Amino acid sequence: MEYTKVSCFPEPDSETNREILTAQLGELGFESFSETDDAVEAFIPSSAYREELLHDESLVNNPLFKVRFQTEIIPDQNWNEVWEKNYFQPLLVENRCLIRAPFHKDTPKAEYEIVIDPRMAFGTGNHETTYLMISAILQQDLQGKQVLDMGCGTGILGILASMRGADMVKAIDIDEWSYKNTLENAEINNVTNIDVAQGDAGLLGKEKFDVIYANIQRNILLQDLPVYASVMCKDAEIIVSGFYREDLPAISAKAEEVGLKPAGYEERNNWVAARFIR
Ligand SMILES: C[S@@+](CC[C@H](N)C(=O)[O-])C[C@H]1O[C@@H](n2cnc3c(N)ncnc32)[C@H](O)[C@@H]1O
Repeated sequence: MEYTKVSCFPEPDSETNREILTAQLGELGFESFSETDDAVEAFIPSSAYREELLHDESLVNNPLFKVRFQTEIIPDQNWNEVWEKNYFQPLLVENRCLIRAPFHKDTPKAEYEIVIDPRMAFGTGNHETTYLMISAILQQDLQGKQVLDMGCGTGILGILASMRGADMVKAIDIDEWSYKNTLENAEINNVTNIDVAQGDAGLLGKEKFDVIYANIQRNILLQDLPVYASVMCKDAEIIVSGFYREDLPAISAKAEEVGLKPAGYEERNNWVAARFIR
């Protein structure tokens, strides 16, 4: 399928404005999104694209920001090539975990090798937060643990947890594309102990977990941390990411309010992954 890519440059550019913009573009029928330093890139099948979409009230009359657009046709034939060239380079984390796409050849050998067919779902290791989460997972002892990967995206974190000895992984994502992509990536990597579901914190309640990963975003974490904490066994740990350094006090305050103790954090380009223990 041929896609139209619309690069959207919000002014002022902030995480909140990007989130609002992405939500509004989603309402208008854009199917998937990626981010660059100065733009949100939104993709829509060319058959569904009309220029009027960019004149929609919600975009042009937004009180919080102005937005400038640049469109580009992405031809049908080579989504893999587009990803390969623009977004997804093989990545070696901590010299231990290689993340590559099926189309990457001649990659270095590593202790863990995860093959991810990203298909527009978030999580190839190239984003700071995924990188931070992977680094944290590489330091954990996961033998025999029950793991929850909340907001699984490509499933990369749950897949690594399984490779590192987790007994069982539950992976949940609100987005259908991510749900399907996690199933595919689990299969590609011969990981058979991941139970994947589409939904949100509303799916939780029955099972308890020893380890939770939630690389989502500030507002969802603030909203859902009480539920995550309620499904943690005693001494279980949760690693949260998807927010900036300046949001850490709010996240920590919410975590402590629901009975979690701070256990350190790592930072990369102002993005944070923070650990809490129950
Ligand atoms: C930043 S990505 C993280 C993907 C992957 N876990 C990683 O670390 O690379 C966040 C994911 O959370 C999902 N998500 C957003 N809101 C959610 C919610 N309320 N519950 C579950 N998943 C959610 C998104 O669809 C997206 O795939």
